[in-house]
Amino acid sequence: MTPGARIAAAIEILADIETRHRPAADALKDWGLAHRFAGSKDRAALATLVFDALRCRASAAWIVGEETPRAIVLGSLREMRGLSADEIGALCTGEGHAPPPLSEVERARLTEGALDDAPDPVRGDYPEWLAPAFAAAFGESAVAEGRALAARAPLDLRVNTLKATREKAQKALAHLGAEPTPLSPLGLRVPLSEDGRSASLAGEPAYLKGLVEIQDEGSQLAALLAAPVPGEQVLDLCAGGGGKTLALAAAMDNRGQIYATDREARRLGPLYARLERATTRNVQVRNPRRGQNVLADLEGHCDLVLVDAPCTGTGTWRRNPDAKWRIRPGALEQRLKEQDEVLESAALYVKPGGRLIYITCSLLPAENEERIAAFLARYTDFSAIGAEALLAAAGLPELARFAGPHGTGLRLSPLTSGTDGFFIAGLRRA
Ligand SMILES: C[S@@+](CC[C@H](N)C(=O)[O-])C[C@H]1O[C@@H](n2cnc3c(N)ncnc32)[C@H](O)[C@@H]1O
Repeated sequence: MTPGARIAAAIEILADIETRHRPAADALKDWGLAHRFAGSKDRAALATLVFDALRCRASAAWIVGEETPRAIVLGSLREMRGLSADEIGALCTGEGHAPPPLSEVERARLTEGALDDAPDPVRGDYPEWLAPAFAAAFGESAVAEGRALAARAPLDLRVNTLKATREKAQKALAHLGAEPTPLSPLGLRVPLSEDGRSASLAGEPAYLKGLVEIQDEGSQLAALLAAPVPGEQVLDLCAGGGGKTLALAAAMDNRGQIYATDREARRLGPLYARLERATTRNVQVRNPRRGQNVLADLEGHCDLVLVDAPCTGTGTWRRNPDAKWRIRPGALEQRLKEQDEVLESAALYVKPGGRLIYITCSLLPAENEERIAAFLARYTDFSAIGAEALLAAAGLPELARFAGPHGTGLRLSPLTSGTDGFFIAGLRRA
């Protein structure tokens, strides 16, 4: 495909996403099935074009002065790639499969369009209805935080200390340019290619042999802050695909016991192969069974209960840019309810003196500090573990600057920590 044909295809795919309200990944997959002539390089380039357009959907449309898929893709070429109007015009020749040439208005806007007078949600590329929540969360940094969430994310890996040191894993992945991450002692960061593509690990021996797992640095830090001690009894209540479970198991050096469960059995599916690849031996998967309480024996039994709660995922917009435009107020309400429920259920399994660690990949105070405050108001036998104490237990005192500004817990974000957005709070039962 020519570069122009790729842009035309990206406009077509974005139109599909917008008119049929479907996830970007599904629209890209369907396009690939319907256009089998397109090779893997074309498909990867198209995915980057579409995701880039979604990252800066609001600002790109503002620049061009229209909300059409064409305007958004053209505007994103300027916003994300720094292309000039002439360079964009050279791609839109109208010949072959390239998009029709730029109109005079489009050319003028791509030359002169600016965001100076745009409202904050446009400048920060977040949904307008979330503007009050962003303002409450970040104050004057709301736009800057939004822009950082609209950037591309690097590929982060966690070194599996059951199998390798960071030095050994870095050596094995040196050809990908892997470098230690600045905050997590276990992290390696693989830079994106110039056109925004992530390296594939599918054929990498270091990955296939379990030396590394794909895990954002923020997620690594969240698991480290749970500070599991080898030998402890740990319940990972929202284990899902097991990103945190695997990190906890390695931190415990395969000693003690982790019980991994989830409300939805199908979400636990990928965990089995991952546990095997990582040579994890201290994890028992407790699959939910209808009408049966598979955790009855753990009531009041656990030193640590990890709640990696269901949330809106506002912190992961760098990796899922279509999610920010798909989320609706009703979904937020639903998540708040689920968060209260899951915290309530977690409390049951914490033994006296034990800890409950609450994690979200959201940056909205309603899902974070406010849920913890609501829980503490109801459960008077629990108290907050201060950020300093959490960091001391994890051996990460240098992260004190990430103590959250709205109450208990720590907050990470692309702007402040260069990671996905995370909230981590610790509670102790009397
Ligand atoms: C953020 S995801 C977990 C991600 C996972 N821990 C990881 O690190 O890969 C949240 C999970 O919580 C599960 N969940 C939601 N409500 C729950 C509940 N009441 N009890 C247990 N799991 C629940 C969801 O099915 C989902 O898999």
